[in-house]
Amino acid sequence: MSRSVDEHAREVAAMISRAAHRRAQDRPVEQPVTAALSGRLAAPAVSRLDVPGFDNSQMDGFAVHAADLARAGEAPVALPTVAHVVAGDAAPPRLAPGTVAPIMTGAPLPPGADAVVPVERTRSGEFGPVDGGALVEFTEPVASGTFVRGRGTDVREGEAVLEAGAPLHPAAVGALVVAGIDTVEVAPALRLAIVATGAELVSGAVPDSNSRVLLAHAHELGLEASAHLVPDDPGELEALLDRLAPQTDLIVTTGGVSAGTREVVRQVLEPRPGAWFDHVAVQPGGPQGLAAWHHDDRVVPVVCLPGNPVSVLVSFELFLRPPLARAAGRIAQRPSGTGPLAEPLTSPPGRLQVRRGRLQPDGSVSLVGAAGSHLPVSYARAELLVLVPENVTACDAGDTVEWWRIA
Ligand SMILES: Nc1nc2c(c(=O)[nH]1)N[C@H]1C(S)=C(S)[C@@H](COP(=O)(O)OP(=O)(O)OC[C@H]3O[C@@H](n4cnc5c(N)ncnc54)[C@H](O)[C@@H]3O)O[C@H]1N2
Ligand code: MOO
Repeated sequence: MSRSVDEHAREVAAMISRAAHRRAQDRPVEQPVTAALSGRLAAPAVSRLDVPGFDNSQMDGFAVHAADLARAGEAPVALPTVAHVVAGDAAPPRLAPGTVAPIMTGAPLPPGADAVVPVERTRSGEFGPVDGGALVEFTEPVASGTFVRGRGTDVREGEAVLEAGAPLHPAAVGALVVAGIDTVEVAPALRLAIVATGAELVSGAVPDSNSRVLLAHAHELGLEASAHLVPDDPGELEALLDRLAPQTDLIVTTGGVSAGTREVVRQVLEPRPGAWFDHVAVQPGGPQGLAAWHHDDRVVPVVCLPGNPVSVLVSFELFLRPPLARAAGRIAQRPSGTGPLAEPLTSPPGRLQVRRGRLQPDGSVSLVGAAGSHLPVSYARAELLVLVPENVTACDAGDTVEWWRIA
């Protein structure tokens, strides 16, 4: 009995979540904010500043005492200007009642002023001379606080900008910089070890592309990763797993899990307690395995992917990418959608079929390459994974399919 895609995804996610939780107990890494572009905060990041740091104008216009314009709706009120204030100016002098200051967006609000009137809402719609001594006519009252960005309205000095566990995405980096924070404590990233297996890879008869694919995915998620290669020799694989275990949180193998005479991953791991090797109801990526490698006091989860290059790519998207992205503080879900197929297809019964496709300008989904799991070039030319549910064995052109955007 094969296992469903959802059940396998849940099992893998649970293993990775446990590994991430355990890794998070390790000592945090202090990093300059500008280098902390992935992962999660290990401790709250406390603001060193009020943000904004001072009351300032939201508009190009005139800083006013709102009370001076209380009757401007009845008849225009003309008020004299003082010298203008621009962004970057030091704190301006107090604004005397009955005067207004030309002020630019982001400039500090003169003490005493409590509102800003945008230049286009004055009678002339223009600034006129900006060094003071001009008269500006106002035709509407303004409420106190209008277009004023108050000091500390985003965050206060001493308040947490982001809590422990917050993902370090681009907006987080911006928030930390604006709050005057130079370095942050980052939860240590998961350390992956990728193990490719197969005599044909060691001899060079077949290039080991799977390791490169998995390394690139890991690096894109900001995870630490190393790649290793072993022949179909159980002793060599066991020795490698022993060497990796002390400094690894998750091992991902490729190859050696199907029904042949040299399935080194299965041979070594299937007899271990708690190991699971079977088929998942998906094509490609059917043969899968899960195990744990015990070494001294460490137990390292092992996710075993099949060897075919497209099976590795699809398995990564279905089972590994979502929980790894979550652990790394990245968006776990690929953008997805539905569209009509541009051409018919057939699909094996009882299995989710994952095809490669492209989105056409009219929103329809065309297929790229055939269904085979030995076509990594077709995969790289595609921008979508096209998901055909397990209860569907044939689709016509025009039938609606779900897609995930992968590029
Ligand atoms: N009798 C059966 N045979 C097969 C079954 C089955 O159920 N019964 N399943 C097929 C499916 S589906 C898949 S997928 C593969 C999985 O096989 P393995 O995981 O044992 O992978 P290998 O035999 O080691 O390699 C398969 C294929 O992929 C190439 N390969 C392997 N590693 C890499 C790498 N790192 N980089 C690039 N290419 C790699 C390898 O040379 C083989 O061509 O089993 C089917 N057979
Ligand atoms: O499932 Mo295999 O992964 O079809 O090629």
